Amino acid sequence: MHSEKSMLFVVACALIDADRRVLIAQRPADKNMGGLWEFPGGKLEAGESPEQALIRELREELAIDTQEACLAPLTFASFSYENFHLLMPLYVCRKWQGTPQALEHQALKWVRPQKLRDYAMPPADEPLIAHLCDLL
Ligand SMILES: Nc1nc2c([nH]c(=O)n2[C@@H]2O[C@H](COP(=O)(O)OP(=O)(O)OP(=O)(O)O)[C@@H](O)[C@H]2O)c(=O)[nH]1
Repeated sequence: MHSEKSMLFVVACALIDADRRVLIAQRPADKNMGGLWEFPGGKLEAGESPEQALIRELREELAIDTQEACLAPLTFASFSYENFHLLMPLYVCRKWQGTPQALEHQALKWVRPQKLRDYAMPPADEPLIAHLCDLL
């Protein structure tokens, strides 16, 4: 059946540290899906490639710098929310400069992939966890 839902394209990143832990970030309480834990990232701005958008988002949200060569595509989420359909590639990144800080989130947490299910995440993210467990 034809759907009138708009497609929302969001890029996200699993930062991986030397202990094979993944960084998740808690959404602000006053936002849509507030309090849930997500992978850093966001929407593309006009003219940006997905990788450029992710590098910008990581700088804005976490105050870290990385390069395109350090972003490896892992999988993607495709999920129908009530008002839009989310298409969200998930990259992994193991190399960056700086220490992640929660500039736009309530909190940050380094978590072993097998423990990600202990954290409430947006429903679109749930299928991504198995891919991270396989990788790590
Ligand atoms: N960054 C990120 N967004 C996600 C994830 N999972 C998921 O469903 N989303 C959804 O994708 C959209 C991301 O948009 P965003 O981060 O640029 O914007 P936002 O909702 O925080 O608010 P904004 O529009 O004020 O910037 C939100 O609807 C968010 O709920 C995830 O793991 N990471």
